[in-house]
Amino acid sequence: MAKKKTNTKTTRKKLKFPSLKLSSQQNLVLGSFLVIFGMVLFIAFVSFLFTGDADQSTLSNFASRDVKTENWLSKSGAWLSHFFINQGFGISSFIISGLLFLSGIYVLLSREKSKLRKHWFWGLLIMVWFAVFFGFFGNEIGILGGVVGYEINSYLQDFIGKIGTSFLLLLGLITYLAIRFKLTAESFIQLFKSAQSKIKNDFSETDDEFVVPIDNNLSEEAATIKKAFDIPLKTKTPDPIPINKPTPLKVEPQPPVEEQNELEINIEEIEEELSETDNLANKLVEDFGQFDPTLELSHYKFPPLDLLKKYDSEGITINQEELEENKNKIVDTLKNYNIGIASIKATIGPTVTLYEIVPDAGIRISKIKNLEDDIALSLSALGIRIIAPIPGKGTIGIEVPNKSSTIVSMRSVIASKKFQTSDMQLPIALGKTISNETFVVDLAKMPHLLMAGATGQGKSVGLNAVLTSLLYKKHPAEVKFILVDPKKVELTLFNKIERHYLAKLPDSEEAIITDNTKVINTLNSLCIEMDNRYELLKNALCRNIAEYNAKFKARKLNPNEGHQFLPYIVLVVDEFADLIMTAGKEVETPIARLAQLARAIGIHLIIATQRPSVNVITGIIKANFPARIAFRVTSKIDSRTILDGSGADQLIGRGDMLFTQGNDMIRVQCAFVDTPEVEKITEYIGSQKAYPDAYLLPEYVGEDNGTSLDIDISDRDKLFKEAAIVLVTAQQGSASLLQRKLKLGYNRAGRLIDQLEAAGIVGPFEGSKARQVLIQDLTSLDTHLENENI
Ligand SMILES: Nc1ncnc2c1ncn2[C@@H]1O[C@H](COP(=O)(O)OP(=O)(O)OP(=O)(O)O)[C@@H](O)[C@H]1O
Repeated sequence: MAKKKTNTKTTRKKLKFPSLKLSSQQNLVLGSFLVIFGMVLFIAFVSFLFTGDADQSTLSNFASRDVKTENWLSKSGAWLSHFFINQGFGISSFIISGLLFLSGIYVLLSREKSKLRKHWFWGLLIMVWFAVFFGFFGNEIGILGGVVGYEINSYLQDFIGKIGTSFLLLLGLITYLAIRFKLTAESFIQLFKSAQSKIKNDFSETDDEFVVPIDNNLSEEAATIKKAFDIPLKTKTPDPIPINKPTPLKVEPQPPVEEQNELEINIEEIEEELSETDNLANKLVEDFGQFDPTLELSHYKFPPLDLLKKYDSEGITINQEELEENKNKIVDTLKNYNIGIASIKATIGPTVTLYEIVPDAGIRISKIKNLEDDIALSLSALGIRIIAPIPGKGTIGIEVPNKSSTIVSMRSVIASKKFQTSDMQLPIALGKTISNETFVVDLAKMPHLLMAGATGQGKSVGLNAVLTSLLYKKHPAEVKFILVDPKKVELTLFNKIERHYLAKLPDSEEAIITDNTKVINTLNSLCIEMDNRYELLKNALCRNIAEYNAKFKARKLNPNEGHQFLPYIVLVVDEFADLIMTAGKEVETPIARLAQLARAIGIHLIIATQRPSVNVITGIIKANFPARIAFRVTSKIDSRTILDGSGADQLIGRGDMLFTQGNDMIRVQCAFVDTPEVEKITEYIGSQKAYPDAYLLPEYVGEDNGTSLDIDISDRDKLFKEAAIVLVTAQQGSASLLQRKLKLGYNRAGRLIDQLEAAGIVGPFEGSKARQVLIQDLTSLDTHLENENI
């Protein structure tokens, strides 16, 4: 529902004409129809001008075949013309025929429709204006203005009179010219001036033809003679030519300098050259629309907000007494150490209040920083943190926990505008900051997240908040989770959404991995998926998954070449320390590889651990996890291991956390999501139509349980017999059939086919064709295998 709301908002914003996607054939038919209809109307209208009066009496008898009309298009022409011209807009109805003709041309040539919309808009406005304009002069209904022109005019004249109507028409004309041709008052003046000077020039040119050039030095007699000749010729200008004055110099009017600057540049639009594939892709998009990855589950409904709980203790309440008391204590404590305060300001957050102080000039910051414990003592509160100075603010911050903290509900952060309208790729609503703002981050940008904190401080709730955020924002086609949960209880709720949102190894039963040995296979399989994705990106000439998916949606990538829409994969590992203890290097290597390389291809890791000791979070892991969340830890050393700085030891627990993405540390109260809430969400999603299976990762066969290509019977894959049955039943020797039926990866299916060939069950490789199956039915297969002593 949450998603829906945003959708309606965006559609409301971009209200557009419905864009029908027509095939080329449909375009041809529709375009021709419009062109022909436009021409028919034009001919009917022209004919109406001559035959309209004569046909007037025949209109009432449209159905009768005996009645003859003179219109060139017979009765239909007479009727259409009467409808548009007499009953409609008068002679400006010609515009309609023009617009229809133009629309036909646009459809035929598949030209951009936005220009056509503009033509229709202006065309219809002009038509109405002309109808009113012509109606203004005719005092009865005539073909000039039609009924519309007449009626609008009489309405206007009743209210604003003839003069008012004429001004209104003038205003309409000016508005049109101003908007359509971008005319300004200056351009009007310019127009007027150039017209004036043109007239002047014309006159002076005419004068030149007839007037004898007069020189200043002419004698008086000559001037008198000139005058005598001149008078009868000078009919145009009333003033006699001033004889003594010099002949006016003809100067071409120069446009003023500033007007030159206003000259508009017409930038010619250059059409991009399209390659062959672009043309094909455009055609495919035109015919079928963009590829929609959500189509298979098009009826999927996002979980509604109502599934999340509202809490009574939500919303900040300001306790004036507490604020005053804390302020006095801070001021007094600092005074005891001779530190004066210029100003103090409080920002109340959900669990802590930030007091920002500006110390008097000349006070050393380190002095205040050293007083951390003294201030904590005087305030008698745990979890006081001093930030000296607050980056970018020039103040010193003292964070003091509130006596009664408020719960930040998941509902409030999910419902926030910031989360709902975010256009991040993987938005996560983590909670609220100290200034009570919803804190939303993009997992895709992090690109991996390390979460640590002592037991019972809110890690599991934090993980659930991350997963819930993604469930509220991303369609099952867009994101897949791999969940590793050695504790076996924390993430089991997500089992219900296995076929919607989870990814797993082809031959594993459970999607949520609780067995540490299986984690190794999954991580290695994820590395193969990563390599495969890089290969796809390389072939598609894309730098990251977003570009790749955009290209795929635009149908520029051919699915027959292995391209497919790639969902984001989020790997969540709870209790990472436990994993490192049991599997050690075998886990660390693929994790480090993924952390280093997987960012561009949409695989993101979230690892959570209780014990952030250096042998768990090794240097190589830390280096690749710049985004970290620290819940409360017990020692400064632990805080340093997670955050490369202290602070996490001063948190108050229960979801109080510090978030860093490499630079600043932000204190956030984590959103609280309870197990029953998660259960409701997963149930809601799980009850809807799902994909046939979880998202299958590539097959990975570990070194010890791997099968070789050796034809030795004892070394055959344990699915050998099942594979043989599948192929013999289907009578088709294809590896992809095995992949589908037995849920195998490509490599294992390929190996099985080789073994089946060696056992004489399928024939040799035949290029693009499926291999021949050499055994006819299941009975023969049994005998064949018995003969082989299996
Ligand atoms: N954001 C929060 N707001 C309010 N209370 C919280 C929040 N997060 C955790 N808590 C409280 O802390 C308790 C323990 O949290 P959680 O189970 O997440 O701890 P944990 O760190 O996962 O512990 P463990 O490592 O033992 O699994 C919760 O039951 C809850 O009462």
